[in-house]
Amino acid sequence: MSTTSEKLQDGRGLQIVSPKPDHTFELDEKALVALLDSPDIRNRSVILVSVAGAFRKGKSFLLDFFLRYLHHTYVLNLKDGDWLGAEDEPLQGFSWRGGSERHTTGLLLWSQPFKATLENGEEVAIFLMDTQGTFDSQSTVRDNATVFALSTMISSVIIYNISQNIEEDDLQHLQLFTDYGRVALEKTEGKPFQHLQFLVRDWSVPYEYPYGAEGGQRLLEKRLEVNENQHEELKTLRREIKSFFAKLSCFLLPHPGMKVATSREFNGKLSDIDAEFKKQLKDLVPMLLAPENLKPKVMSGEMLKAKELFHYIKAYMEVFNGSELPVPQTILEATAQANNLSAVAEAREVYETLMEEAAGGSRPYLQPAALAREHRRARDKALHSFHAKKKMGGDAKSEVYKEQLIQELEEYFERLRAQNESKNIMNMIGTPVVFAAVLVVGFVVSMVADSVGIRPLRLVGHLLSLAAFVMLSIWGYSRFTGQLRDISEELDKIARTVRNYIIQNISPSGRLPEAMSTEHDHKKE
Ligand SMILES: Nc1nc2c(ncn2[C@@H]2O[C@H](COP(=O)(O)OP(=O)(O)OP(=O)(O)O)[C@@H](O)[C@H]2O)c(=O)[nH]1
Ligand SMILES: [Mg+2]
Repeated sequence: MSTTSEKLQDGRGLQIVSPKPDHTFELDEKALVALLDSPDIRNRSVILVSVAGAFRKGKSFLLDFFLRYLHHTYVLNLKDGDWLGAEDEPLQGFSWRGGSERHTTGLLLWSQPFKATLENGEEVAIFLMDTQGTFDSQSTVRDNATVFALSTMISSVIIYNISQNIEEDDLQHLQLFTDYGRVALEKTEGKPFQHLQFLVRDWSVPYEYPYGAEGGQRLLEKRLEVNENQHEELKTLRREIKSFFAKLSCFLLPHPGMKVATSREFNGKLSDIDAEFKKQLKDLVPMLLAPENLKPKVMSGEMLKAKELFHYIKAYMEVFNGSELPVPQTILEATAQANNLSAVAEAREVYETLMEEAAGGSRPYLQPAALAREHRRARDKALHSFHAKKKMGGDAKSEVYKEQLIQELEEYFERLRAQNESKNIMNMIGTPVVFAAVLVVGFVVSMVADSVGIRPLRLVGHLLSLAAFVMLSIWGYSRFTGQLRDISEELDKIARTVRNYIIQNISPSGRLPEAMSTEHDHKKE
């Protein structure tokens, strides 16, 4: 009779999602459709078990024992409990290896789903999924969050594979990644995800909490306990994790022995693995995969069929590869961003306060040069306030925020400048005064020319008066009716040009007459 491994060689880890160099992920739609839409699978309810967590912690290795159990139980239909295999058989299935460099990338589904019928008659297909380890040196936080979140979203059970203990950072990463999945899901009623199975590898204090599910459950309860004395941050973390999953459980697995962990020659054969590890595996695997323990994947209250799973994965991949999701950040990045944003807000306030004092809505008109001086002074003070505030993330990061601040201040200044201009009496009454003056001058010129008999000059005077009268009438019409606004703006420009010409060439001081300006005496200058 052939060994379990030989039978398993018919199947392989099918790469359905691959990371691309630009840190997006590519879905192999063809492979996925071929797997999920095959005639004997497509109408079965999905059981999808995946293992996720940090890289190099024995995820793929563990899944290969799952494969042995599934093959024994659902292909060979044996219920003798003797599924671990022969003592000298190499461990095969999902590719695993020793060493310190990452191995699995993207997401892989076992190419041969296992068919089973539940006690209630429900026909199911069991899928195993191997995932890219988090926190290798090539993946960004977003990559890690994408792999973890996508696995969580499509799995009926996600195994969170952690090493030695449940530490606070394990919980923080879990919160970050699953929250990313929750945001991607958008709307859900009740808890967004199904079953999270913590799996603590190399558990070394069985005298405190014994190996297995019961010790694990006690450890998990201890770690997720919320009490009054805890800091709000710790409480929120725990409440959120509990609110994300319909079921939380934990299993403590012992160290598999030094050959497994340190030998280059180790090929997975049982004889090299510690007895206690094998004993606990025999509890863990049926606990997740025995017929009576299988729970189909539920989406929007309905059991998910294999043919439908494809559409979910495709839709989720589009969300993760799109630009609508917030980009999950490292703690340093998030802190640096918060520091810089608050420094920008403070600096902006400094600027606004100073400029409101100088040229705010209730202040009189200020000459443009004086306003620009006020702007420079307030901007320098604001930038000084920005630099003085302590910020994490270094100069390169704060430079970006400084540029953003400067731009915001310039925009604010532009608004103030427009407001200031509207306060200039000359602007309000300048145009009719100029045209009326031109009309009068034209009239006087024509009178004088008439009396001394210079006919061409008389004509010029008349034309000047007539033109001024027409322009004044159009301008007045536009102002009262609100029509012909483009023309009235052009007339304002002409009047301004004439006014400036007079001020520069005819007025003895080259300045506006006092009565025409309300520039206030600027004491701070
Ligand atoms: N200490 C320890 N080592 C283990 C355990 N299980 C497997 N290993 C060893 O860990 C190494 C990595 O195993 P893999 O299954 O390839 O690890 P992985 O988590 O899939 O790694 P990546 O694919 O890189 O994310 C192998 O040398 C295994 O022999 C365990 O429970 N404890
Ligand atoms: Mg792996």
